[in-house]
Amino acid sequence: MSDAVKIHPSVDAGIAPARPGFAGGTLSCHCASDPVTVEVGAQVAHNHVCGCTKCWKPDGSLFSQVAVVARDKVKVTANGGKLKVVDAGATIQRHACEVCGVHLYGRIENDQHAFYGLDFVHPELSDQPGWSAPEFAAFVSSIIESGARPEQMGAVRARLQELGLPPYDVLSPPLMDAISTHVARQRGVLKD
Ligand SMILES: N[C@@H](CCC(=O)N[C@@H](CSCO)C(=O)NCC(=O)O)C(=O)O
Ligand SMILES: [Zn+2]
Ligand SMILES: [Zn+2]
Repeated sequence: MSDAVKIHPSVDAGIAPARPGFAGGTLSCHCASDPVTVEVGAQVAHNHVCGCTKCWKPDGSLFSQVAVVARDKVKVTANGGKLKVVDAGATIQRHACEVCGVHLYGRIENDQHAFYGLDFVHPELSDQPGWSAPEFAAFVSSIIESGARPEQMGAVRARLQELGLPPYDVLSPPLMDAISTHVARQRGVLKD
């Protein structure tokens, strides 16, 4: 077996490409009975692996894999009674199955936020192939907050580079620019 640093099961053995025309699928939690299911009615965008402590990670994984989709394309289709918001005070309200702990979707309720209108979802919860591929790694330094050793970080960043996932300690430059553009418009600094 390769001794490469394990990042996330959906990237460790090579990243599957998106399928042209792919228009969504069904996410299911990990419960063996009465799983919560969520229908995502569109392709996702900005797929990335995230090292933060707040995003749901599969057991033993250093990173989560998370992407965004318009909130009106996200519908709970079964067993929604098992969903609970993990932290109602967080910017992203993550709706998790209270039995297995999997996060089905994360929603931004603050309509002033740059990403309002987008939900965060984990494409790995679907068995349909064709989702947009992960493009970068976010909140890489944050894995230390979940127990990764600081001296491991060089190897982690090198592996991410090797996989074609440029590592950032917050979000990618285009997403950071989008956030600051939104703030500058709200403040009247940018007028167009
Ligand atoms: N070091 C912290 C970072 C947590 C954090 O800010 N996470 C980001 C990214 S989540 C998806 O990319 C975020 O936007 N959080 C808003 C929220 O969670 O509500 C840690 O690791 O906990
Ligand atoms: Zn569950
Ligand atoms: Zn995260």
